[in-house]
Amino acid sequence: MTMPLDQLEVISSHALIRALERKAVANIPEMERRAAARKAKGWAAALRSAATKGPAIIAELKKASPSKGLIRENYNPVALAKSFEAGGAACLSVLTDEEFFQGSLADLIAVREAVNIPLLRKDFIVDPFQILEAKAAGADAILLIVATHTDADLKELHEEANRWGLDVLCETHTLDEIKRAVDLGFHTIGVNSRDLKTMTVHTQRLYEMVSALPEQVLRVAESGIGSLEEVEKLMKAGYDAFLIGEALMRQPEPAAQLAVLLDTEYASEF
Ligand SMILES: O=C(O)c1ccccc1NCC(=O)[C@H](O)[C@H](O)COP(=O)(O)O
Repeated sequence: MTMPLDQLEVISSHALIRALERKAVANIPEMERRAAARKAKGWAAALRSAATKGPAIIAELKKASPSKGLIRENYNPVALAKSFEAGGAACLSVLTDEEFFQGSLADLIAVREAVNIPLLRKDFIVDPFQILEAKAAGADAILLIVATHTDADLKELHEEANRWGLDVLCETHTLDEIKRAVDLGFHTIGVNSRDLKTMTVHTQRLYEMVSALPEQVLRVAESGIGSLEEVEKLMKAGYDAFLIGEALMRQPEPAAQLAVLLDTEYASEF
């Protein structure tokens, strides 16, 4: 499959169209009632706490991706979520984009009912309505990708997330984006090593960029991480947490691979 020049632009514009379609038929007062009725769990706090004991892993539920197509045929988000929780993941990331990642909001709702650990709604957030959706569906955090937004948009979406008590993982790809994220006051900043034009992962970028993240920020390394050795090297370099999808999803027993990355015993329960 040939990739368009900037895949992020394509995905984000589809995300906006779909969000506006859902918003047009949504019962907003009812969603606001549901969103207000639940208290978000501390997603960033769970990562900080896990990071004092070992690698803080955000296990990502990812059925497919634009760069790899179908990653996991036998995709049961609830069973995966339960096994990751039992296996020591600090938090989960649940893909809700339907068109490019074959995820859904229904997955997020089902996972919320099945586990207690905090959940990130992993999607391309381009409209405040998606933040309300995230809270109402059971998320504790949302992703904001700096490359997709102006500073004014980021500020507005950050405030909307705060209004609903949600944490934000602010994702960057360049030193300039890190500066913008820091200046805008984000507390949890991810560095994604996946080049959004070529979709290639450049792990070296994680090492090159970590020193630009201030001490007080929770530093998250994202994409292409698959071995305990890499996790340990990234921890030494200064990262607090690790967002890992494909390396888990490709395994017949994803929780066994999580145990490898956490350097713990694997006890199969599911
Ligand atoms: O994964 C993709 O192909 C992708 C393409 C375009 C935009 C975003 C994409 N991935 C989102 C992510 O950030 C990853 O799912 C996450 O960092 C986990 O990465 P991995 O461990 O490599 O699955």
